[in-house]
Amino acid sequence: MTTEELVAQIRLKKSFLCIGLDTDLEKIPSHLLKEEDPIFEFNKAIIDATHHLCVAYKPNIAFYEAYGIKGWIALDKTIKYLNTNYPELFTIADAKRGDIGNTSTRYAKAFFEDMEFDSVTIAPYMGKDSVEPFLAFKNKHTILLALTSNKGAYDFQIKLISGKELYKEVLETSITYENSENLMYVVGATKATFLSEIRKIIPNSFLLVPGVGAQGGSLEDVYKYGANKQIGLLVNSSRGIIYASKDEDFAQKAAKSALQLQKQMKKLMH
Ligand SMILES: O=c1ccn([C@@H]2O[C@H](COP(=O)(O)O)[C@@H](O)[C@H]2O)c(=O)[nH]1
Repeated sequence: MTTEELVAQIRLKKSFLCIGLDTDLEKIPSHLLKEEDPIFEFNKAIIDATHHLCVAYKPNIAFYEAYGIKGWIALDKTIKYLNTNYPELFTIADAKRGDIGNTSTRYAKAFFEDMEFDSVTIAPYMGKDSVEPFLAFKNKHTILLALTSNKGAYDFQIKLISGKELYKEVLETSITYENSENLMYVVGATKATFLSEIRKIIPNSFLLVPGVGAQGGSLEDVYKYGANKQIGLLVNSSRGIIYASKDEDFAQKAAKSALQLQKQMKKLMH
């Protein structure tokens, strides 16, 4: 998907919501456990109930890897279901990969070619040759971890390296990479006040912003400090939406929770 198509969806739906498919067998409604593939059935019901309210879905790969081959099959069915039935939606493999170039190319092929995700999250720590193999894919997006939502972000990302915060170094260096127009960045909603500084370095890039809902980040602050002319934001909520209910009405309750966020987004976009 191109960035222009993503922006068009945001304007059309008046939403910059990304729904996180962090599907956990211990949290999904018990009546689904009798299904042959409970993870996929859960995802399918959530997607069918919420697709009109969001512009992106983000399965976190850890939740699928945790179930071995069954998890990978459920993930594969989920991405195929999305690409077949809702091709207008942006898809994010939240995998946080990155390795020596040779290996990064294999990761890129897995997520972009085999599974046909639109984007994948990447850790920047191994540098240029670990990131550029992902950037080589046309109309695919590499979402680099810049300033994450967790407390541990303060261990390294905010630390001064030769007088500059490490996350700023990540941003400034990454924009010099080949095909850097294919970069997006992760910035946690819990770090919303940093967004004005971040926008000085990457005014036009899209940001994936997790951390509203369960982690307590403020949607209003994210928009105030982070929105640009194209909106430029994908705000993610996972647990706050998909686990709104454990009962038979889980999908409707998820839609209700997604609608609340979409309404707030619509208001902010005006
Ligand atoms: O900085 C980061 C990067 C990724 N995540 C992921 O986003 C979701 C958040 O889930 P919630 O339930 O809405 O808290 C999850 O998959 C994280 O691994 C993040 O939270 N922060």
